[in-house]
Amino acid sequence: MTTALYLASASPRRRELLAQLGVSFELVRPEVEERQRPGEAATDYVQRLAQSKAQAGAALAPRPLPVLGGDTIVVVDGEVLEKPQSEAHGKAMLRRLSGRCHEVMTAMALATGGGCEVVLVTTEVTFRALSEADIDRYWRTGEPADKAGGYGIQGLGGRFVARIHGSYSAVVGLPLVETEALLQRGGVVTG
Ligand SMILES: Cc1cn([C@H]2C[C@H](O)[C@@H](COP(=O)(O)OP(=O)(O)OP(=O)(O)O)O2)c(=O)[nH]c1=O
Repeated sequence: MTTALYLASASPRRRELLAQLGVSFELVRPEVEERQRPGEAATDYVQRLAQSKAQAGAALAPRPLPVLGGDTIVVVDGEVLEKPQSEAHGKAMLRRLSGRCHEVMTAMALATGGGCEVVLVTTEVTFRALSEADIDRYWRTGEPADKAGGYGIQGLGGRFVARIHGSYSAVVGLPLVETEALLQRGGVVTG
C-alpha cells in the first residue's frame, strides 16, 4: 500500500486506531507546546492543539501529503485536567472524577494543500465512586502518571467507568467515525 498521509503523533494509541481505518501512513513527530492560554475555552484549546500538531507536522513532512494531528483533554466543571505533576496531584484528580460525569474532548485536524480542517468530538464519561483504596492502588500501577485526567479507559482505568455516552475511540485518542469522514473530505481513500 502506498503512503496516503502522515500522522503527527508520538502516541501508540493513535497509531493503532488510525491503522483500523485501513490507510497506510507514516509518522512525523513535531514538538508542540501544550499550554492553555489565559481565558481560552477548553473547546478552543483542544482544537488549537490538534491544528498546531497537524500544521507543525506538515512543515516536517518529506512529501506533500495530508497530515493528521490530534489532541485529547479531560474537562470537569469547565476546567482542563492535564497530566498529573505529582502523586498528590494525580490522586486529587481521581478524587475529583469519582462518582460523577466528566467530558473527554478529542480534536482531530487534517492539514492539506487546501488548508486545515478540524473536528471536535466530546464524550461524556461517568465514573463510579472511588474509594481511597481504589485511588491508591490505581496510582501504584503507574498507569495514571502520564495520562491527561489521570486515567486510561483502555487500561486498568476502565474498571472505574460506569457509563460512556459518545465515542469510545475518541476517549482513547482518535474518533474512528469522525476521522474517517475527515480523511475522506481531505481526499484520503480509506480501506
Ligand atoms: C481519558 C484518557 C486519556 N488518555 C490520555 C493519554 C494522554 O496523556 C492523553 C492524550 O494526550 P495527547 O496530548 O492528546 O496525546 P499524546 O501526548 O499521547 O500524543 P501526541 O500529542 O504525540 O499525539 O490522553 C488515555 O490514554 N486514555 C483515556 O481514557
